[in-house]
Amino acid sequence: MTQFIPRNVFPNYGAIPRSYFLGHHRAGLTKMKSMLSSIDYVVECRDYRAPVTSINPMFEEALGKMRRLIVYTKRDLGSLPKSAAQKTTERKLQSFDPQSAVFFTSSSSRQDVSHIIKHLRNDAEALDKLVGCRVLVVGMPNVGKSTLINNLRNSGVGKAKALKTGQQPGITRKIATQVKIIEREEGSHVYVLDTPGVFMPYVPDAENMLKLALCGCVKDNVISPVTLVDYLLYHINLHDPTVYKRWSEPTNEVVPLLESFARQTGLLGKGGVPNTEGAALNFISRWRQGELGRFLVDDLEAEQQKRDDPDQKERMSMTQALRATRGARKNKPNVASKL
Ligand SMILES: Nc1nc2c(ncn2[C@@H]2O[C@H](COP(=O)(O)OP(=O)(O)OP(=O)(O)O)[C@@H](O)[C@H]2O)c(=O)[nH]1
Repeated sequence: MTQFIPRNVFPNYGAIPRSYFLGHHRAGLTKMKSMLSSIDYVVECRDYRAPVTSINPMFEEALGKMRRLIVYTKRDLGSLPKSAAQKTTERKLQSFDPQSAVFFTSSSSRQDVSHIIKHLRNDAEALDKLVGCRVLVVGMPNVGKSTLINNLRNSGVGKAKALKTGQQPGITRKIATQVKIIEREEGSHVYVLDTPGVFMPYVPDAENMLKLALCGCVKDNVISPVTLVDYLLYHINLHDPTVYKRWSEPTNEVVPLLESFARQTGLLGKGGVPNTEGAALNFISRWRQGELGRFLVDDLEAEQQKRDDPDQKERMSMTQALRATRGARKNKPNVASKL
C-alpha cells in the first residue's frame, strides 16, 4: 500500500468572498461605542479553534481602552480536556495577552464559567459602585456569546437560560437587556449585556475567511460548502486522517470523499445520485460537533514568530479595513444581498 501524504498547503483560494459586514453588525458596533461610558468591563469572546483569526480588530479600536476579559469559547472543540496540547495552546494564548485576564470555556463545563464568575466577583468588588457593574459581551458572530451569558447566569445566580442561541450566526441582532449574573447583599450586582456578533468589513487573507466560515462565524450560504470541506479535509489530514475512515481511506480528493460519505449516510438526491452539497454541510456540522477531530485551524507558532518580528504589521486598523472594503465593493458583488 502506498503511503498517504497530506497536502501541506491548501491549493484552492480562488473566488472566495471576503466580506460579510451586515447592517446589524455596523449598527451594533456604533451602539456599543455609544454605551461605553456606562460600561465597566468588556468580555471579548474569541473562538478557541481560530483564536487569532477570530480577533476582530475593530473591537481593539473601539473598546481597547476598557477593562477587558478575554474568553476563548468552544474549548471542547479545539482540544482534548487536560491534554498536553491543551496546556501548550492555553499557555501560548495567555502569553499573547499578558495585560488581560484570559479564560477558556466549554459550554458543557460548569467549572470553566465558574472561574469567570469568581474573577468578576473579586475584581468588580474593587470598583465599589452602588449602582452595580455592567459588562458588555462582544465577539464575532456565532462565537458563543449568548451561550456564555446563559452559563454565567446559571453558575452565578442559579437561573435558567435567558437568551436565545443557535447554530447559525446572527441570532442576536440587537444589544439585549441586561442579565444579572452576580448578586451581592449590598446591592452592587453584576449585569451582562449580550451584543450582536460583529464581523470585519473585509478579510484580506482568503484563508482567514475560510477559517471563520468553517467555525461558523459566516452563514453557510456565503462560501461553497464543498470548498469548505476541502479546506477542512486539508486540516484533518494534517492531524488525523483516520477520523473519516468509516467513509473513506485517507484522501486529498474532496469530491470522492463526499460522494462516499453521502452514499453511506443516505444523503442522496434524485435517482440515488449523491447530494454533494448536502453531504458537505453535514460533514461540516459533524466537525462543529467535535466528531471529526479537535484541533486549531490557526498556527500559534507562526503567530508567535509574527509577533516577534518587528517588521510585520499585526492587524489592519479600522481605517485600513474600511478602505479595503471600499476597494472590495468596487470589485466584488455584495455578499449581504445573498443572505
Ligand atoms: N461545543 C460547543 N458549542 C458551543 C459552545 N458555545 C456555544 N456553542 C454553540 O455555538 C452556537 C452559537 O452560539 P451562540 O451563543 O448563539 O453564539 P452568539 O455568539 O451569541 O451568536 P450571534 O447571535 O451570531 O451573535 C450554538 O449552536 C451553541 O450551542 C461551546 O463552548 N462548545
